[in-house]
Amino acid sequence: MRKWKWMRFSFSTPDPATGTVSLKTPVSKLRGVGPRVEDKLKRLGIERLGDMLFHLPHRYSDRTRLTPIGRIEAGTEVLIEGTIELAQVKFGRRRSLLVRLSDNTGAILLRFFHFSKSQQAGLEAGNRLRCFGSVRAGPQMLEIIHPEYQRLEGDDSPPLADTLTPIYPATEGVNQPLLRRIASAALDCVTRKPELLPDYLPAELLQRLDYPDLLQALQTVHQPPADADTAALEAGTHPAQQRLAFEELLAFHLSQRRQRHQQQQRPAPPLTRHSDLLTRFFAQLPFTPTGAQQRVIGEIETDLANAYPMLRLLQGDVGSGKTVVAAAAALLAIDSGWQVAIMAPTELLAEQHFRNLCGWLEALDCTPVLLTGRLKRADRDQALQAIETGAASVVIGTHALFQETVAFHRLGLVIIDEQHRFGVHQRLALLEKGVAEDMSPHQLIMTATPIPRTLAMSLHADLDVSIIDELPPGRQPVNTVVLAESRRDDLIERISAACREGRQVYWVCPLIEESDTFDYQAATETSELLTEQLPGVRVGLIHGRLKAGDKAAVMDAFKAGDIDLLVATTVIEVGVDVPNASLMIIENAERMGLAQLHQLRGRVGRGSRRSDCVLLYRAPLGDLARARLEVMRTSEDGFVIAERDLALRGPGELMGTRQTGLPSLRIADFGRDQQLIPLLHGAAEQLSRHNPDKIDALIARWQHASQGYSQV
Ligand SMILES: Nc1ncnc2c1ncn2[C@@H]1O[C@H](COP(=O)(O)OP(=O)(O)OP(=O)(O)O)[C@@H](O)[C@H]1O
Repeated sequence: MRKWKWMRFSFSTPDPATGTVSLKTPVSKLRGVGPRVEDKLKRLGIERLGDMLFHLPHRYSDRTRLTPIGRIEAGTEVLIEGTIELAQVKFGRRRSLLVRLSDNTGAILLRFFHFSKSQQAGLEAGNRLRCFGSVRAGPQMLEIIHPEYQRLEGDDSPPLADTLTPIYPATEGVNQPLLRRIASAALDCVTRKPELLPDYLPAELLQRLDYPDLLQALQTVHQPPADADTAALEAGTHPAQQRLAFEELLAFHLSQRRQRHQQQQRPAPPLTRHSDLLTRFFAQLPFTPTGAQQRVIGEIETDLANAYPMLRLLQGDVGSGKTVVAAAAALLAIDSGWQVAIMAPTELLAEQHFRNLCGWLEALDCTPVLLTGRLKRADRDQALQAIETGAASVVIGTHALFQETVAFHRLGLVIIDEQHRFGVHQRLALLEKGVAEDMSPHQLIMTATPIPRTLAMSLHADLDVSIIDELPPGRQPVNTVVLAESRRDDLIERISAACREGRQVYWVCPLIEESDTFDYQAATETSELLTEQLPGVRVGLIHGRLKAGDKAAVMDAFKAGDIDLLVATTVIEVGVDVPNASLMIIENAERMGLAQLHQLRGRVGRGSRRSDCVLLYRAPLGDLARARLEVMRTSEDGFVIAERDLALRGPGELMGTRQTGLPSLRIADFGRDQQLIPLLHGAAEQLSRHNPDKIDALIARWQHASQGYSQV
């Protein structure tokens, strides 16, 4: 952690009395947010006052007890005090400052990847420190990466709070104390001008559910009062949090209703078979579609023949073969003379779809066009022209598809893969491109993680749902084992043997701390360590910080078999299809959501080879974590896992656990907040009847909150 000089650093807020403050006021107006911090905050999506208000703590830490260093365990958060025995800078690919701190019970390593000269000077041997952070098992001993700390003598910083302290999603150069101060400054603004946060929820509803008003809710969440219900806050079930979650879910539900309503106001082009295109497509596939694939294609074909827009959710477990279904839907549009846009959440996935579809469609004289952010200018212009003239019948891309410069000739069908990764307004922007001839395109939304049908229906306002509930034949089950991290050495032997047999391996590194920076640093270190431990094995590395081109190059090398062991952060979670990869190791599996583990594990077992997945955990394992890993060990069925996941979640689960298979909401958690979902329909009706004018404002607020106040 960089150490800030608090005393010289008074945060003040713009004066709301002048009337110039709004939720769109740039955060740089808050004193203490200079250009450098402003830039870093941007990476967290915080550019305006409103962004900071809705940048909520994703958990809280309890800093009331000191732990003797000798009793520290990996995987826990601790407050410790000790004396610096040794401080040294380690040089290498990444310079780091290592500080060994001890008390009379033991020693621990503090590791800093970023540090200033003055910080280094304050961390000399002999100094006494109080630190807070989460402990992990380092290569030599237990360690804390970037702890919050203060010197016990001669330090003018405020004491590390001894109460419930909010922990925010953070990034390199933006530490927790800084975020707490900016949050406080932002709250100050709205407290002095509460009309900035009008309440759109019906008063009767607030009363019935005993929810606080919006301002109070935000105050409680950012700055829990001394008498707050600690357990509820930690579990995310405090009325303040529930109110925010409910409002967000309601906004999502209302926007779906509105979208459906608007869409159905316009006709859609009936898309039907005009030639034998689809028959030829099936004939040239190297496999026969499963019964489930055929049934779902039938459901889609029926919908597409209508003169009003389809709005269908296609759920299929990992590896169930959704791409073939998408291709068949696309061909129905092409056969009727309309264009298709396929939107994927990442360039990696867009390119994979592109390659697959090229393979299938070229023989049918349809050449798909790829449109991603990293096309060269000339290629991009060419693609744009083909889209505009209609020469491109299938366009595959990322969010680049809905930029203003993209104009479709006749867009008749929009297919969205992993829709939860896109915001609602991004989806609408793409649909707006389909108003050719005053028609609305049909829409097919594909998601890999099954969610219970009833949940999907109430959330998505009665969307039609198709389910592929059968895997292609010949798939070998994935043998899943749960292993303590202390048995890592056995694993090295196993990887070595697997690579000798020509198998390819994924090693997935965990999410560390609050920051993506540490993620990729940990992944880099792991790949270095594994390269050392596995001579002769070709190790590759992929993480979110790589440029799109570099990522694709690594994936291509892995696909081509030029890499044996791919060390990855969770970027490979969705969609990557390398059938020869048949062993996966997932580190710190106990910290990941089941949906995410299921997605990850779905990367193996895609070929005809027996596959294995090793879930590594760091002891000690709590009861809930044990039960969750047991679900993974004993089930491979995404629906079963999703149901058990919802059942197992509950108080005690960290807030903000990542969800997949559901729209990305900022606050609500479908597991924790599922009891709110049945209330949505009634609340939406009530608003429509009594306060229809508030609906747009409510939707806009949450679009702002999730997309950023400078974006929408
Ligand atoms: N009916 C089938 N028979 C045999 N193989 C199939 C069949 N359908 C699809 N496949 C193959 O199975 C693999 C997985 O298909 P696909 O990538 O479409 O799955 P998916 O549902 O998109 O999975 P994920 O969500 O994990 O990406 C591909 O290699 C695909 O060619």
